[in-house]
Amino acid sequence: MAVKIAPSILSADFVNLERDLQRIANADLVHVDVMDNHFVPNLTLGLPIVQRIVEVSPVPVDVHLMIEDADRWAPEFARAGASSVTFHAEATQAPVRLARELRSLGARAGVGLRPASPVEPFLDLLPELDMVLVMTVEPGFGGQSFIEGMLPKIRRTRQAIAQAGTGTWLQVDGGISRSTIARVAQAGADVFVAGSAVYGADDVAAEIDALRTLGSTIQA
Ligand SMILES: O=C(CO)[C@@H](O)[C@H](O)COP(=O)(O)O
Repeated sequence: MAVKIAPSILSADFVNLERDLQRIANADLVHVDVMDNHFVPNLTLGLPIVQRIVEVSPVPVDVHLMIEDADRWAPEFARAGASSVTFHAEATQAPVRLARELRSLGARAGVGLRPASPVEPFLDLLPELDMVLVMTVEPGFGGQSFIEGMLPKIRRTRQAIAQAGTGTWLQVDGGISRSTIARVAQAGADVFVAGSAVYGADDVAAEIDALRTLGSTIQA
């Protein structure tokens, strides 16, 4: 299974965003956290900035919507050119309709789960989903420590994906670093979001390669 590293620009320098996007040109995706101060107690950026990121990013743009009313807004991010759009299970009324709409707009459709949200209601929906995001911290802020208790949820999700044969990506987000990525990969994740570990490193590109190697070694 090929692992993917998706640096989160939440830890980038927003005044030098284009420079910080170029610094992660060896990543597989760039993870863009959209927060509305309602779904989470933080406010980041919105559609116009995502549109510009799509234009200048050297890698595909993976949008993570931590916003209410995902049914209304998620398709706009697909129209803006995001390669994947993840909405939260807790913020949609109609996940299947929304996932189908995102796919029809040419984006990969992802569903995100807060740490306390069970994955089980979504396992029968895997054929409708390109990605499941298991949050490994409470969403809202970078730099938090990894919640070890999420490992069983990651394992159950990987088993269900294997059983369904859908090839759905299994993304993890929060507290991913050199010291956690190996056991998260072992549990079955294949897309790793990392903010502070990547942008806090002296050599950002080398950190991305190191994380990819650590994740891949365990999966081989
Ligand atoms: O969505 C979020 C936080 O809600 C993340 O994408 C963070 O940006 C990850 O940061 P680190 O835990 O890797 O520092």
